[in-house]
Amino acid sequence: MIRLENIQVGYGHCVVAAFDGDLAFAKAKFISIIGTNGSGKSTLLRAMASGQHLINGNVFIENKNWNDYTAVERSKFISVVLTERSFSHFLSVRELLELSRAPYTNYIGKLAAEDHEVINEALESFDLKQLENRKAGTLSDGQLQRVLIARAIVQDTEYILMDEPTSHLDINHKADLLLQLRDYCHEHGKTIIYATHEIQLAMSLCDEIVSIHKGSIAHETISDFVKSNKLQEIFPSKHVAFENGIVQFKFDS
Ligand SMILES: Nc1ncnc2c1ncn2[C@@H]1O[C@H](COP(=O)(O)OP(=O)(O)OP(=O)(O)O)[C@@H](O)[C@H]1O
Repeated sequence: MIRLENIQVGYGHCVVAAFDGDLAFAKAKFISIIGTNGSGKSTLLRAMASGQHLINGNVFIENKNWNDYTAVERSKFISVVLTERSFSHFLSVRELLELSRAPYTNYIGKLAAEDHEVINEALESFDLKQLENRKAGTLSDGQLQRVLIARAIVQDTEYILMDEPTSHLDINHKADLLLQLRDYCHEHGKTIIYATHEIQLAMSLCDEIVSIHKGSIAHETISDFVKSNKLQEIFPSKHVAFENGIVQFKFDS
């Protein structure tokens, strides 16, 4: 379990978002983080991933303070899919996935048969087989997004944190991929926590939701959140209405 205790996240002394008490994320859950632009979704994800931007409070993984884990231990617990293109663009797709098996390889980094099997499965299930020899730097934004998600799955961690993982995907790939990730969580006992602006997909597919509004973080099941009718308050607009978590656009013709 990831437990955040009395956290305040932000920059310097400026708190962007906070929660008094314990925020706990159990195993086998598909969880979205929502909020308006600049509300603190990415900042919260970074605080969970590395303690970066954690102004106050503590992050515990399996009841042990995150600061007390070694780098290798950390890389077996949490993988991260961020929005930056922070990797070598000259690596092929397969090589990128191979590197993410590093926590499990021996001291010379030699991949075992099991590692190749995990990589082949990911290439297959994320529809990347035909791209495996392409240099990462030559991929479209949407193709790259699928590669980076596959890379996190190959890392095989208990928790995966993702920042807007479907922002570059077409509507088919968005729906397929989110469904695939939800099933992955439930079938493998893993937890994915992802920031998103895809409210309706989050309402339809997630087990739980973290919402950030006016600096306060809340954590609820999707059904409690939908019943509470908070969406209208979080996203006030005369052109957008929410009915049971379904987004409706209203424009005068
Ligand atoms: N490096 C930084 N230094 C100072 N303030 C920052 C920095 N990065 C982000 N911020 C500010 O922190 C706040 C939260 O930013 P964050 O990126 O976490 O929001 P977000 O909810 O992920 O937004 P979006 O939906 O637009 O991606 C914003 O007001 C932003 O301007």
